[in-house]
Amino acid sequence: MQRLRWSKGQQLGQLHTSNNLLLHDYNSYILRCYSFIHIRDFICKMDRLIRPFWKPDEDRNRSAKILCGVVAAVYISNQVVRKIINIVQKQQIKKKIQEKREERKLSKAKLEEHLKGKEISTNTVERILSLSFKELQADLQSGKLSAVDVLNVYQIKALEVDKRTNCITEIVWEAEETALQLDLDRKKKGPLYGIPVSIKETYTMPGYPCTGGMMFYFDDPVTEENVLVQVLKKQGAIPFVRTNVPQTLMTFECSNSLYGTTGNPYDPTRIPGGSSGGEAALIGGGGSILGMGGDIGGSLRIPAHMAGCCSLKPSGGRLSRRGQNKFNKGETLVQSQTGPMAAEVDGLVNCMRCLLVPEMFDFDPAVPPIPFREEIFTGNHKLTIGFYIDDGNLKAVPACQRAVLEVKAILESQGHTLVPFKPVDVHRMVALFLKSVFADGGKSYVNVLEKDIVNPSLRRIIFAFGLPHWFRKLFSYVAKIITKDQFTYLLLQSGCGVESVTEYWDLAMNIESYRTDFLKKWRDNKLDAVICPGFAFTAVPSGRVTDVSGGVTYTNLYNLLDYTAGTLKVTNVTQADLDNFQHYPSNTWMEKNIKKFAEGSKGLPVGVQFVGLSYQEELVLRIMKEVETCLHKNSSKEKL
Ligand SMILES: CCCCCCCCCCCCCCCCCC(=O)NCCO
Repeated sequence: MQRLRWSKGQQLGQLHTSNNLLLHDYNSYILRCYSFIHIRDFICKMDRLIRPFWKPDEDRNRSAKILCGVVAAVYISNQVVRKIINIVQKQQIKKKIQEKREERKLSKAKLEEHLKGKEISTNTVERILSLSFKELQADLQSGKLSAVDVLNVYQIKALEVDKRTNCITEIVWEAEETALQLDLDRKKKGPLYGIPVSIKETYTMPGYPCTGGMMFYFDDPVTEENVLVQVLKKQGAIPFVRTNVPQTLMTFECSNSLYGTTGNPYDPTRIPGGSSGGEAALIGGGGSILGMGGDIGGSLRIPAHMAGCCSLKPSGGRLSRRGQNKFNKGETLVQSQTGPMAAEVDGLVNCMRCLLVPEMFDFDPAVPPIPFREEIFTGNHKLTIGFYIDDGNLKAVPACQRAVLEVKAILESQGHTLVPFKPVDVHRMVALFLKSVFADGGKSYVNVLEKDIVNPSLRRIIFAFGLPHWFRKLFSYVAKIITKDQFTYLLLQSGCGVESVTEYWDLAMNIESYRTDFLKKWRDNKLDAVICPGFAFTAVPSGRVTDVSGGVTYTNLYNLLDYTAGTLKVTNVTQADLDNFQHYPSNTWMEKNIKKFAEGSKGLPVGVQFVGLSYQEELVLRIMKEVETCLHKNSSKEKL
């Protein structure tokens, strides 16, 4: 590439060896900084083009002015044209979104009409909905209930919950046909025979869009059915609705331009958590008994905590990720895991039991072929369990602290030993986490969102992620001074990702070393498991997630470590919890926001996280089940 020199008497674009290196470097730096290399070439060409029209004695300044004018005009018109194209594209997207919204509305109305025509009595609806997972399973197996009856009842309830929360993205129309077929073929009853199951929008199912809340993926053909959906179907389950997610999946809001905003079933003005927020809203609201989600930073656990259900994030790819992994492309350092969400722990247990079977290991040979280990789940030896209520980044709010302490008391009453535990430096952890999941500096997300209507809750962060790295890094110091939040600083710093393969390898080594340090601490304390807050706070008002994003350290930790982690709803926010906010710190911007958003949060669900080492899914489920039994959740099923 020819170098440019702006000195008088020399032709633009002419290759020469210059001793005016400073000016030369400055020029080339400026040009490179603003991606003007192509414009530079353009100037050279223009210079050659208009040169013949100059009079020899004419002032060179004039030609420079003309050139600058031309360049500016070209640059501005280029920007204007781009803007116009962008506006036109966005208008088209808006139109498409409107059409899709109408289609979805009609589809839901059609199902409602169909169900009305069936004249199912309120009694039947209430009776079926009041059954626990085990009771429902038993009644289906014994033939007391038919798959179609159960499906229709859950469809009725799901539509009702959807009206309040907008949690359903698509109705799975073939569900009724599947149920009828299953009822006809009674001899071949799988263990999940007739259990309706809701599916997160990110799971591929041919015939249904799979977008991750991003219009960019809307027209992607879906040809292969997600492995877990295939196995669930083989076991007799009936996928009946698909549920909403946040745009990009990398936040715990549950809102996107295509499907709109999902509300919390306990208070629709608040978030249900994310990214499996549609699932949680539906299950927490009683419209589904079992669902499937995914989690790279807390997406199964945050919504279970915020919308009042339970979930399990398995470790080590224990469940197949095929047909759910197109959005976190190539992210191998911290991997997205698939897992179940349910109204009760029995739902999680049965789902894991039915998925960890030869069919799944056949469909996806990359999955470790470890069947469900009943002996661990039913084991009754006493355990040593660590607990904490403050992870060292953000102190959990009073309700979340109380929930952990209540679970601690329950476990102690069962003969387990509870010991205080503090995670290894969570700021070190979250820096590694953010660097891994945004290894490209967030570029892939920003590029995809350029062709979309950016969700208002993400605008600020997308803007920040669109800025040059040097500016983001510089700004991180200013942000730290203003907010006093270490997380905000780390999001801007580590969110820049890595610049080279060497840096990526270093990152991998640093993650390994964090894992080693953490395991050492775990072993030193002779732990079998850990309990901790489901999240730093309860559901916040919709649209405010980036004001409190630091809460994610509570869940990110167990993704970075690749440990097993499950969340169980254990209580609801009380007035006493709100009164106790007087002792909650308000030193940083996020702490102040958390305090503000807690107003009016009385009654919201509160979950606790249960953690085990990698491949300890059965142990974690055992502890969750023990706690749930003590909470008498099964006998007094909560109604919303
Ligand atoms: C340009 C990037 C836009 C992303 C928005 C970032 C929002 C705030 C940052 C919070 C840090 C990331 C936390 C991850 C939340 C949970 C995500 C998750 O588990 N998703 C599942 C994906 O399969």
